[in-house]
Amino acid sequence: MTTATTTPNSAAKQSSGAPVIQMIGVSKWYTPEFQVLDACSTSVQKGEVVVVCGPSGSGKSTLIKCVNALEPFQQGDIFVEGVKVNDRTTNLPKLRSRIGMVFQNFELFPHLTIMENLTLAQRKVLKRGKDEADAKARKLLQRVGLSDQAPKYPGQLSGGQQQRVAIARALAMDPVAMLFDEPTSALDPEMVSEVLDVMVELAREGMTMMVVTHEMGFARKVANRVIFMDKGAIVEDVPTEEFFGSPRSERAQLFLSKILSH
Ligand SMILES: Nc1ncnc2c1ncn2[C@@H]1O[C@H](COP(=O)(O)OP(=O)(O)OP(=O)(O)O)[C@@H](O)[C@H]1O
Repeated sequence: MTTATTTPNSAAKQSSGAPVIQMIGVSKWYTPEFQVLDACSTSVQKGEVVVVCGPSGSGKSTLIKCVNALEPFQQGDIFVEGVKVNDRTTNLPKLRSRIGMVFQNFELFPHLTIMENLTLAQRKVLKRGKDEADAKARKLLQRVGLSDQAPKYPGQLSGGQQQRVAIARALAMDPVAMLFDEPTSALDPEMVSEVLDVMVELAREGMTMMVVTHEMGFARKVANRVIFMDKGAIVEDVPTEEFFGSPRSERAQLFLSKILSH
């Protein structure tokens, strides 16, 4: 792993044109009485890293799961590279292969080896041949520092190693963007940095990322923007410097002081 410098990636600043991800007025109800997302709008440009934070239950996970249609929503629109997510004709497997997703609990297939975890979707969805899929998997395992783990099963790896495999598995699909849903919150403290290092490197290389996290050090280091959610709404969507400089909402200020005092 290369050591990260301390300036946010500049790829986004150079980008122009259509956003990779665009959300327009997205509202979602889990039940008629419970609205979880309230008219959320934002967009993520190519190469941008956007951190999504906010109190527990504010809708962060739900918001990013809507992007790759893991959660349906009732109002508004989401476009990924101009393709409407919430359209009945959208090819969902294809869409999901374009957007890598990394979950809190890794979600690796426990009965498959690490190598098989990395090659299954490449072969089934992208129709890559065995040699090509294996070569891609090996290259990515090397990149996340796990070359020697290929024949093992997920249960034989530490949490930090499993999460790095999960990131490699998502990258194997050559995604246009990566979504991370609290990728370090299930890890023992000593394993957090090995996963964050991989994410920092990815950000530096210009990957478009939406990251739900409470890791404010990560946000400061690589995020171009911070979104703060509260009660299902996006109440802050500002450049990182501005967020840490003077959060405008009282709740964001309270959240920050709580998180940073831990
Ligand atoms: N499938 C579901 N059915 C009903 N309610 C749900 C469902 N999933 C989540 N919720 C509720 O929706 C709200 C938002 O959940 P979500 O997981 O999106 O929040 P979050 O901001 O990511 O929270 P956390 O930081 O605790 O993970 C919470 O009140 C949660 O209990």
